[in-house]
Amino acid sequence: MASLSGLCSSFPSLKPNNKIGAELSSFRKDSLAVSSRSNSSFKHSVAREVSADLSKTNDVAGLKKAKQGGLEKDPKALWRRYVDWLYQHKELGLYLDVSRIGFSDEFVSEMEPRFQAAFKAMQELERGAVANPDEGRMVGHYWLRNAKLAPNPFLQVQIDKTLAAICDFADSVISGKIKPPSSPEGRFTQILSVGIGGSALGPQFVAEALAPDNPPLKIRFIDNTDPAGIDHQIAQLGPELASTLVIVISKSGGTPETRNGLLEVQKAFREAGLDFAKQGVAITQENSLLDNTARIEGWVARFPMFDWVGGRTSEMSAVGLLPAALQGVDIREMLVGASMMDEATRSTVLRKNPAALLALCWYWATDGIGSKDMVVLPYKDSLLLFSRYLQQLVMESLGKEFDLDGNRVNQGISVYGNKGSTDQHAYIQQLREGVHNFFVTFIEVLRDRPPGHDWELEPGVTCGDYLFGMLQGTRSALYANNRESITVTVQEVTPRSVGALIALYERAVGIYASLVNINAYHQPGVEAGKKAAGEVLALQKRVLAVLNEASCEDPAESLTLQEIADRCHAPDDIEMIYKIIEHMAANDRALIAEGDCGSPYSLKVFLGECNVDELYA
Ligand SMILES: O=P(O)(O)OC[C@H]1O[C@H](O)[C@H](O)[C@@H](O)[C@@H]1O
Repeated sequence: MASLSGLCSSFPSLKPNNKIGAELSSFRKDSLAVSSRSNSSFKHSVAREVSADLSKTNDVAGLKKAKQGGLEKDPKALWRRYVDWLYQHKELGLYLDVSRIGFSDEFVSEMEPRFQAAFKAMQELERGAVANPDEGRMVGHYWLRNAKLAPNPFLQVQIDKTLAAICDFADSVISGKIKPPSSPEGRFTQILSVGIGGSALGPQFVAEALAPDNPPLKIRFIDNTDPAGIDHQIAQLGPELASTLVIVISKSGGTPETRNGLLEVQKAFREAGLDFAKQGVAITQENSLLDNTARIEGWVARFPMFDWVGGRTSEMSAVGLLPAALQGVDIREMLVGASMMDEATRSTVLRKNPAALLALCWYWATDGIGSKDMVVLPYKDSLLLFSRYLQQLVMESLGKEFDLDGNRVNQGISVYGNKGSTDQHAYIQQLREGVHNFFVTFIEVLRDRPPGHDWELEPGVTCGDYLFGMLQGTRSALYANNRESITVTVQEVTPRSVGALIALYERAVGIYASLVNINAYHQPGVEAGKKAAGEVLALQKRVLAVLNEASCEDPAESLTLQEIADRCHAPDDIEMIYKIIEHMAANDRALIAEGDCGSPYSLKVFLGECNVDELYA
């Protein structure tokens, strides 16, 4: 293996690694500028400042002009750029390399006023401003990792008490002090989490990243209203259903998919002769439908969610902390990592603020209008779900139709990715040579295996060396073809580094949202989908009523689709009515006529008689 000095000689100005350390550390003193916390006004007025500024700097053409210069390719200049812009949080061991994003110095200085406005808005947010104006809510996920920041003693107490309750409950379950009424193991061995969106993605990411090989309780998820998926999870539990703690998570307490999952699981408990209440835990807003159900039915425990914590930023609330603690994850370390990163991302000096640096790169790479996708590539199996987690955090925060001033902007940044080097064998071909509609974020984990477990599969080379080489090789190959990338480096995957990563991206999304003047903390578009789903179900009920009536009148009579649509008073919904009947027929949903009139009316037969081709023959 080439000696380190040999490696260093390729960079003429560097000596062996103590020099590298000195070189790198000399430029990045970690003295954080204590930002003067001016009593700036509401976020809205700050937003107006920003939006007033938009005309000057939201000039995509200007960005494009700056990009015409192409990317720096001289190795010495690139190394200098790497050193100049490398962000290091030495205590966390987290580094951020933005050198392979081609922003110009002019762009950085042009954006400075908007960053200062964003920092101001963020300070207001942390002080308890209504930073989610569309829902009239504060935004307080940062307070979860440092309760003293919360704007009043009541909230501070709530945060501290909830954390203590989570730790106590998890300890009691793991120790067997709290146990199921009738289980062969005499203790809880499984967690079945029922929740969706932010009530699932964070817990799923953290379970994949941090759960030990043999956790005290093994977690599985029902995060959809797919009957087969629910059946699969319950079947896999088998008799261990008796040793399963069911955690039902829903901030609103009314999400249909979660409610359906709960009802299906409660049915399974009944069929197994088990008392669900003795194994049920609810995590939801106080007095929500779910909270009241859990209270009235006497479930084992209930933990609060706060209206000032959004689903996609709830991993540091009971939503993420309870499942993690039950798996033996050190949740206080997660909170420490997040808190340390929060402190770093309060800096008002762009180069000292890793979240601001990310936002700068996102704006440059996507022209501030989401013109390119964010491909997230952790080169570590345990971080596989990080991109799915970021899909919600980034896209549900930034994917907005209107900005804070009511302009239609259709903002957003699309996120996808799985893990490296696996994805190199799937779609990196297109990234390297195909349509240039993305930038990559590599997540690098320096520690390959726990100490003492390394093994050379060939002289001087380990599996981890290959993984390292694949990451670096892909980064270089993409950059050689003018594909930009960011690299976030952590020493290893630990509760602290995972907490820091979550906090880094939560803040980056918030800062970026200020740069593009949108509310990152509501999700109006989701309501539209929920409403439309409700309308389909309402139409289905009308179709059933019409078919039941028909089968009562004359079981032999078959109605045409148009006749059904007309009887449903929904002549324009003929296609949806066809699809409703198609779905019901595929599930052998025979119609049982109301009361005792008529015989069961088989939709299969009905569907056979309304073949689309015949309808329009
Ligand atoms: O936690 P719940 O209230 O059940 O909401 C679950 C999810 O529902 C919607 O999709 C929201 O857009 C998400 O932000 C939320 O995480």
